[in-house]
Amino acid sequence: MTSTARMRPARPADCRLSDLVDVFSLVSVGVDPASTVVQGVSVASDDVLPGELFVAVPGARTHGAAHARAAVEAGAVAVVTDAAGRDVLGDLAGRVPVLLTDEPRAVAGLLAAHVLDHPARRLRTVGVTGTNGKTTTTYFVDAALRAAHATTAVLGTVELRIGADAIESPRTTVEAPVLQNVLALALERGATAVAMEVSSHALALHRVAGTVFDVVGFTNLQRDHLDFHGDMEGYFRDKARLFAPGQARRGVVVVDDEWGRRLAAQAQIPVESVATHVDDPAAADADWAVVTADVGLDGVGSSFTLRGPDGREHVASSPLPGLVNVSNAALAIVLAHAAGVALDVAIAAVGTAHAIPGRMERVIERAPGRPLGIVDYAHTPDALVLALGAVRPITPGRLVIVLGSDGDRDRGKRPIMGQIAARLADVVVVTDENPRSEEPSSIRAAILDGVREVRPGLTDVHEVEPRAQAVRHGVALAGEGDTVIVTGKGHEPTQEIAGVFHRYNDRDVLLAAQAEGLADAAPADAAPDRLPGRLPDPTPDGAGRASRPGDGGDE
Ligand SMILES: CC(=O)N[C@H]1[C@@H](OP(=O)(O)OP(=O)(O)OC[C@H]2O[C@@H](n3ccc(=O)[nH]c3=O)[C@H](O)[C@@H]2O)O[C@H](CO)[C@@H](O)[C@@H]1O[C@H](C)C(=O)N[C@@H](C)C(=O)N[C@H](CCC(=O)O)C(=O)O
Ligand SMILES: Nc1ncnc2c1ncn2[C@@H]1O[C@H](COP(=O)(O)OP(=O)(O)OP(=O)(O)O)[C@@H](O)[C@H]1O
Repeated sequence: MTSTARMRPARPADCRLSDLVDVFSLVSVGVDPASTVVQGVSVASDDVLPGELFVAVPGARTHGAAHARAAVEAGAVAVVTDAAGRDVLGDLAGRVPVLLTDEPRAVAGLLAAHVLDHPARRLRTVGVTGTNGKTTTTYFVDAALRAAHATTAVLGTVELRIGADAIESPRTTVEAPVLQNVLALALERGATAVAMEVSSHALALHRVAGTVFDVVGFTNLQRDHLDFHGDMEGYFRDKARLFAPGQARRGVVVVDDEWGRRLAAQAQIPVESVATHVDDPAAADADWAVVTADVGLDGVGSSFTLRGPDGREHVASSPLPGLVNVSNAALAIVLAHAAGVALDVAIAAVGTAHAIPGRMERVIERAPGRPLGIVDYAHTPDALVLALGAVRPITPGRLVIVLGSDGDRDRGKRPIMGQIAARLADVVVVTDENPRSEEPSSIRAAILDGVREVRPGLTDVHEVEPRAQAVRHGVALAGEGDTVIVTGKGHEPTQEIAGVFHRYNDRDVLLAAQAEGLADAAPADAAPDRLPGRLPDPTPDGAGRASRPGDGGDE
């Protein structure tokens, strides 16, 4: 099941519309709201259920008011919108109550929380924001919460999970009324604690309005989503909204970067700081600090020592490889502790947390004649550096990366991703990620521009599409001792091409490639630059064009 429609409490709410008018100072311009009862809230006409209130918000593509008629036909009993929306409603105000507010988007979550009797108040809630590490940290926090609560919920990019039941998540942080529905459903199912990811989009678009978190965490701020936030200052401002009294009671901030230090200094809620880089001067002033870290060479995890505010040192561990996961684990331990989990319980639970889909996920285990195959969600330059840095020490042979970059998103990072791949991996297979409305070949070309800056001759560089073929190609090029890391899509169940979502998952494709025995099909010593099927070289000296196996019919 992929729809959030079923993520609603079984017992519908029962709230008088006139209460909402009073509490939120709504201005009634349609049918008298006095006798209307509201059973839920929705901002999407195709998601609305009979008896619900439809909140018509102005959007980037359309005004929700243009879809209010469809919402009413689906059973919506009233409409909340703004003045611009009212102009679009036409004669609808003669059929149902219509209520005006200046900022319907800001009020949607508050309305839903009120209608559902504030589910977040009856749950222990932890929210995690930051450019990278939200998913990982949230799962680590969930592991710790599960050690102290019989039933928990975990909400984010990968899934919306309550206890053992999960559905695919449409986005990192769902729309405000959906979140309130999920929290109410979690309560109904006996959950007592929730860990969730809070994206910067969610903060800018009020998706967590109606939830005051018990504890919120910040991982880091790195270049991403500048298409939406404009610049790093705007991105930071949106993230910082989570650390405000109306949104959270207390915070835990990783102060490894300048943004974390600024956030810890300016937050208007009590904040505990965590320094996770050993020997970082910031550690001296931090409440919590990682003072030793041993990144195990087995590639499975790391152990570290966490110094607490009282000066005591605690031996802890991360079940995922790389220093970034020491950072995520340290943050998760402090978050869970701040949320009421005993420190030793949190440390033990985080250290044994299960694999997280698409996060440094070991899909093919290294074995005689077989490479290690990993799927990782790294899709920003910094994340890519860290992911490759974590994999290099556990790769006795060659490191093969299969990567692309998203369409309709930050274009500036494409050549940077190419440079990093060329610098830190031995073999680079450039392919498509989610091209969306863009021409896929132009995205690949931008990545290859970056690759070319590091490797002008494009040695061991391949351009392969479609993505599944690229993954197979990467596996075919790798042998015993090598590692194939497929980055960028992680757990994602689909690939978006020209507005169509195709079922696609890197893990499944990687497993299938291994099963198909493609590794055996390639000569054991097949160096990529010796594969047939290279395109004509564009440069006079014959350098600068990636090999394209698909075109050459060698596969
Ligand atoms: C910037 C952003 O998040 N936009 C999302 C938002 O767009 P919008 O509010 O501008 O909506 P719109 O399409 O103009 O429609 C306006 C209103 O009319 C409603 N409507 C529209 C059409 C219709 O038939 N019926 C209807 O009721 C919509 O539900 C909406 O309430 O609401 C739309 C409908 O739900 C989403 O499709 C759209 O997601 C866009 C496509 C998106 O990609 N969002 C991403 C960037 C996002 O939110 N990402 C973050 C994580 C990022 C990260 O950290 O990696 C996330 O939290 O997932
Ligand atoms: N603390 C961290 N600092 C930097 N990079 C990290 C960190 N944790 C994880 N990463 C890298 O970023 C990738 C994404 O990790 P994760 O999914 O946990 O982050 P996220 O914030 O949920 O990402 P998104 O918002 O894009 O879903 C990982 O695959 C890993 O390579």
